[in-house]
Amino acid sequence: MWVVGLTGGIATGKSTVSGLLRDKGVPIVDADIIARKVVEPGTTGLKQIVKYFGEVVLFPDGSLDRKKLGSVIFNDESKRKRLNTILHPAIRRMMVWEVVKHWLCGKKYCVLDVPLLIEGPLWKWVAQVAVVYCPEEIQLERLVQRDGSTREDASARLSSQLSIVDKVKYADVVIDNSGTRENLESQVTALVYDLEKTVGWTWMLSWLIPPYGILSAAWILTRRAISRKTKSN
Ligand SMILES: CC(C)(COP(=O)(O)OP(=O)(O)OC[C@H]1O[C@@H](n2cnc3c(N)ncnc32)[C@H](O)[C@@H]1O)[C@@H](O)C(=O)NCCC(=O)NCCS
Ligand SMILES: Nc1ncnc2c1ncn2[C@@H]1O[C@H](COP(=O)(O)OP(=O)(O)OP(=O)(O)O)[C@@H](O)[C@H]1O
Repeated sequence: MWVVGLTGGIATGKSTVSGLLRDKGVPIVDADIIARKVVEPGTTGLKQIVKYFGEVVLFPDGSLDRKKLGSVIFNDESKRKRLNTILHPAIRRMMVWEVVKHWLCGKKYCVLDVPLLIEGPLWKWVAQVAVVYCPEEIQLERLVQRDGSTREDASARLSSQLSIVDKVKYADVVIDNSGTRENLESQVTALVYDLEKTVGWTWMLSWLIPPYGILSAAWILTRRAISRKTKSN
């Protein structure tokens, strides 16, 4: 199973790219969707959030007031880290399970759409890292326009993540979303074409020469280990 990690900064266009990929039939595992599932009413995730943040982050019907929790964590680093500690292990477990399900369904590859791919450990385990980029000024503009938030709130969200310039340093593939949607779509089409080609060859070789499967897995892990070492220096 060839797993591509798709990431970017807030509002650089990850969801737009994963939507285009989904339209082209690419299997997607979306961390933002999973992050909503693990805080549905009755889940351990929601109980732990209430225990730490209090009932003020709940609506009267007992569901999570996301706006309220967001305004707390995007303005307080220690609280954000605490929320991450509560939710990320459950999100990762569910993501791995989704990948396994795609594999069991016979899919040769899938794309993990994970906003915090580089900030967490997952980027070390994917075969390829694709980063959706646009300059910070456009990022802010799109965020304010999409969420109707103030520039101040938008900046607070932006600074809660590694900067987009730093994320690009980890990329095997950069998708530049500074231009039009048409331009973005043609980059996504090229990405799918390359992906099909790479995966096709890997898949065929692993059947023709069984040790090839093991060798290519070893190659991915070694490459990741080398780039991990280079980037931490
Ligand atoms: C704080 C919450 C309730 C705010 O919800 P809201 O509906 O306003 O935003 P949404 O979930 O759509 O996230 C929008 C974007 O914010 C960014 N973001 C979300 N959580 C975080 C975080 N903990 N740290 C940094 N950036 C984050 C991501 O880029 C994400 O794509 C929510 O984001 C959340 O539960 N976050 C913790 C889980 C998490 O880390 N999710 C990111 C995917 S792993
Ligand atoms: N090329 C483009 N031109 C103009 N607007 C765009 C372009 N690409 C995306 N957008 C818009 O920018 C906003 C942010 O895009 P999107 O929601 O895909 O970002 P995201 O990276 O998934 O954000 P988040 O991290 O908050 O989930 C959306 O309103 C989207 O419609």
